[in-house]
Amino acid sequence: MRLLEETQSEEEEEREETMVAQKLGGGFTQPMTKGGVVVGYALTSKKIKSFLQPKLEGLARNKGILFVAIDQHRPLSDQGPFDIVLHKLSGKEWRQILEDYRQTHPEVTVLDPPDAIQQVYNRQFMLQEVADLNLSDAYGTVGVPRQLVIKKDPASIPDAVNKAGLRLPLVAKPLVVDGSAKSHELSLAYDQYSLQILEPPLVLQEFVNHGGVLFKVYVVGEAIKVVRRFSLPDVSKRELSTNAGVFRFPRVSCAAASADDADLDPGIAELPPRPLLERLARELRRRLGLRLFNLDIIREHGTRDRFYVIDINYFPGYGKMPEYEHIFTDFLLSLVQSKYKKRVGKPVEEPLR
Ligand SMILES: O=P(O)(O)O[C@@H]1[C@@H](OP(=O)(O)O)[C@H](OP(=O)(O)O)[C@H](O)[C@H](OP(=O)(O)O)[C@H]1OP(=O)(O)O
Ligand SMILES: Nc1ncnc2c1ncn2[C@@H]1O[C@H](COP(=O)(O)OP(=O)(O)O)[C@@H](O)[C@H]1O
Ligand SMILES: [Mg+2]
Ligand SMILES: [Mg+2]
Repeated sequence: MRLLEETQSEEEEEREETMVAQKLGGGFTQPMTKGGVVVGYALTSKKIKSFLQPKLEGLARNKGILFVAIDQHRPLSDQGPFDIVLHKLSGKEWRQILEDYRQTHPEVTVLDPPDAIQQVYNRQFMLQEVADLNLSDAYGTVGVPRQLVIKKDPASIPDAVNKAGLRLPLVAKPLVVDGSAKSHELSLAYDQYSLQILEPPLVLQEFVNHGGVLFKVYVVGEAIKVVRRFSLPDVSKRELSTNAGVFRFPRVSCAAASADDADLDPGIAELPPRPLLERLARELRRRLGLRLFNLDIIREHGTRDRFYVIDINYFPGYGKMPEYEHIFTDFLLSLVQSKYKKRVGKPVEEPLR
């Protein structure tokens, strides 16, 4: 039995939604709670609008997945029961609530574990796993730009930059990523003295010329999807020697317009090799303990295969990822499937948290 084809009538849909068995990709029938897979979500209204689009909810319903809003102010145990909890809300208290819920409800998959997410909310630690990975193979190398953390005294910046031997220009990024607009207010500095006007805590990162194009690699469990976006233009040696000061720059890469159809130099626009990205995503998924994230990756201009990861985002704007509704619903089903396999004693590749 193939459950819930997209073309079936509403009547059939309703009837099947109340069934207690669902056949999943692996070819076995899996008992489920009445009503299918229940996914509780705790998201901001902005996120609900961009992520829970009608096309996602519609396809999910057809596949037996039901999204249910979580009330942050009521005990989680009184809500649901959920098979999966999706969340992206800030606050220490909320983190604790989720952590407690994970302990008391090991049968529920909480995406992702709050502790694991914390690492990518701090730019001092965000790229650490990429650096430790030291990925280099026949397809290319993947590193991170050199960076320096300034916790307090802005007057110490010129000296600290000199001592660390960082090369200008530098990108100044707020240390903590907390979902606020301020945490995305970045600046480009042509000289280290001007950086004294910025407010720590921040990270100073070497700017890497990359031809004005970046790649966003969206990860949803084992699936990855890569898109091109516009980025900051290169800074020439001449510009560097004639310019001074720090310049705020807008969120270029967040623009809805993708660079996919633009007439670009193929050496700049060519997507990074798929096997390299697959390996990078697989390793990061494991090392970070996250299943929902994306990375901003750039190719050093003038090279074919030297890449830098500059940003990692937890539960990014999946609504902008092509075919996200198919990828996401398949992923949700695969979670329930592997949990069932685990229950009946079959080995699973990755332990579920
Ligand atoms: O809102 P969107 O769709 O632009 O998504 C934002 C992401 O855009 P992207 O998918 O990478 O293009 C965005 O990615 P960038 O940091 O801009 O690369 C962040 O993940 C942002 O979350 P937060 O403000 O850091 O908590 C994301 O914001 P939230 O939707 O999580 O609020
Ligand atoms: N080290 C870098 N070299 C070149 N460009 C960078 C670098 N860091 C950031 N950028 C540019 O700035 C943008 C925003 O930086 P990012 O670290 O992704 O912050 P955010 O979390 O706000 O997206 C990037 O998408 C890219 O265009
Ligand atoms: Mg970014
Ligand atoms: Mg980011």
